[in-house]
Amino acid sequence: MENTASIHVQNLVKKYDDFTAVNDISLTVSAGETLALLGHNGAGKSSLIKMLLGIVKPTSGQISMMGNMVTHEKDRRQVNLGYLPENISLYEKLTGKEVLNYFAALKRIDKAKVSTVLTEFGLEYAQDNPVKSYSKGMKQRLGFAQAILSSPDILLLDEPTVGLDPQASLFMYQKIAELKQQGCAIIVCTHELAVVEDNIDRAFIMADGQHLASGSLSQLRQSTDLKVNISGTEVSRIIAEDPFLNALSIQDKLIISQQDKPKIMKYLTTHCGVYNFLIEEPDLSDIYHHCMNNRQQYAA
Ligand SMILES: Nc1ncnc2c1ncn2[C@@H]1O[C@H](COP(=O)(O)OP(=O)(O)OP(=O)(O)O)[C@@H](O)[C@H]1O
Repeated sequence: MENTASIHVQNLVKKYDDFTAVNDISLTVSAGETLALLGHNGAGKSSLIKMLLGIVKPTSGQISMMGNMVTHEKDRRQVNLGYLPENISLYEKLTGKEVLNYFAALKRIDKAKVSTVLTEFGLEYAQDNPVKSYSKGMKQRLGFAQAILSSPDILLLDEPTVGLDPQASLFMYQKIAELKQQGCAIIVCTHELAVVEDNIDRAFIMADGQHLASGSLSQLRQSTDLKVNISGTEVSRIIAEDPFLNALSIQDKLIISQQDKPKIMKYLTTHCGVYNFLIEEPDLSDIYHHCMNNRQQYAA
């Protein structure tokens, strides 16, 4: 399997006895790209992440990282990979600094990096306090700091912002953007669709272990062909007057397909002289629910 993507997964299957948790999944994530892994509870996301980490052995299929197959543990050890688990359990009695020093020693990273990262993550002031005295947000920052301590080429994040306030969540995604700039390939597993939407390059939606849809937001809009709404006072007036637009409207809104959007926009501006309108595109949440509600069609 020749592929230079940072993460390349091909026809991956995981069966737990007779139950197929991950069913023929193929995906790639390039350097400097962020992919959101989305799916319902039990869709198979964690199983997929655990196979990438080498915690769970695939039933079949292939995984390559940084251009090399990672079938064996020794191959995986060559990969500079960071991981933030969903419920990170840190050593509560240790101080924040001691926790990071521990991980630095484990990964053979210079201790000087620990001070830099503590400052970068705004934890310098609490570095000598035990982790048990940290708030949820501080613990999550520390967990994230641990994951990026080695300046990883690949970063796997499982629910990085769950339970965080909007500012703390923003901070996390700012850090993700910085890592992306540095060429890190990132997979974010999340249920927080509104939060993740503006912070990813592509989404990969799965259900019952299978791939449903994937791509950038614009590609997903095209492939699902969810309707676009166009409204505005002038649009409402024109709808009432124009039999062609009337045919596309529901009350005072034009409801059109993605494919028809350029044509209709041109018609509105050049033929009707309407420039003041509001376009409502389907968001990631609309696309996700559409795929889940029609999963038979998409999994086929
Ligand atoms: N060790 C295991 N043995 C048997 N079944 C398992 C095991 N681990 C996971 N499963 C099953 O595999 C399916 C996928 O689970 P997984 O944890 O990968 O889903 P998920 O998408 O991460 O879910 P969530 O969003 O709830 O974390 C579930 O039905 C789960 O019960």
